[in-house]
Amino acid sequence: MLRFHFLRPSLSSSNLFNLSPQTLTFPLLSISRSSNTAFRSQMGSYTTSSESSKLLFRQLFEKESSTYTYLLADVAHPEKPALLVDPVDKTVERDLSLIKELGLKLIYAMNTHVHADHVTGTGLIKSRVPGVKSIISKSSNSKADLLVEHGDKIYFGNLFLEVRATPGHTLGCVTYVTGDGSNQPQPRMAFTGDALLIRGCGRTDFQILSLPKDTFLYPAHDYKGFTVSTVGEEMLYNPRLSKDEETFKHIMENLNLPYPKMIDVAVPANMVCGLQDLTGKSAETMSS
Ligand SMILES: N[C@@H](CCC(=O)N[C@@H](CSS)C(=O)NCC(=O)O)C(=O)O
Repeated sequence: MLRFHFLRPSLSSSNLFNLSPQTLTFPLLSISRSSNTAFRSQMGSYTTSSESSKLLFRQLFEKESSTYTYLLADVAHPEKPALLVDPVDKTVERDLSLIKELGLKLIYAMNTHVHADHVTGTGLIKSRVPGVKSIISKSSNSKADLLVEHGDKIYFGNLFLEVRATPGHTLGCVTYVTGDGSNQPQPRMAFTGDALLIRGCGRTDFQILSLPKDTFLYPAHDYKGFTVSTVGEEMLYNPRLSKDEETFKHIMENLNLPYPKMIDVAVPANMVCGLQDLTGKSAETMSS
């Protein structure tokens, strides 16, 4: 039986702006490397200190919008449950073929936010793979099967992602962070959407930087060929986030980014998973 559940703390996304970085700091577990299950991704090495979970991880790219889609699965679980973060409509067939080849069971297609530069693949995936649930944040005011909030946990097998509200780029932006625990990947991994890009950002409230310094950062886009960074690296070298607040504001107010080419098509489509609601049901809110 696959399980998903929330541990929903009293924290709500509306009061997150008042939190100090300390409030959101998560201690790094000390682990014995010698007894760990080790597995290697394309970019880094992750370990768990138990045999009960094992992460399969793939970073996938859509070149027209320079979007990264992430595939994660627990391959120690008999059903190999998997999820996709930020799938793009144009690459759905590629992603589903890979999932089939790897023998995974896709259970979630989720977005970090309502994208403005591409149409999400979540609706298309739901039409292709029965049983897949779409996920987006409640604060995005969009439709999906499951609407998540800050502090929620999304389980796939014995692994899980925590939901962190990281508004700024859009009001409903969330970052999905791998769990904290001996059977969860170490170092942790954060899927930041457009809140935090490598050496850039799509506007952020800085909360991501309160994660442990060795947390891997996986953004929704990269326009220069970077694939991954870490919290520590961005704190040192991100030309925007390493500055004081006033300088940061000045930089962001003067970016003069061009109007995203697809925004007028993408935003309305992405408010409904990229397709009209396939089940005819309106979005349900997961409850604890
Ligand atoms: N030219 C692209 C859009 C590029 C862009 O504006 N990217 C966004 C994230 S996707 S909406 C962004 O915030 N970039 C920040 C940065 O510093 O680049 C298009 O037309 O689609």
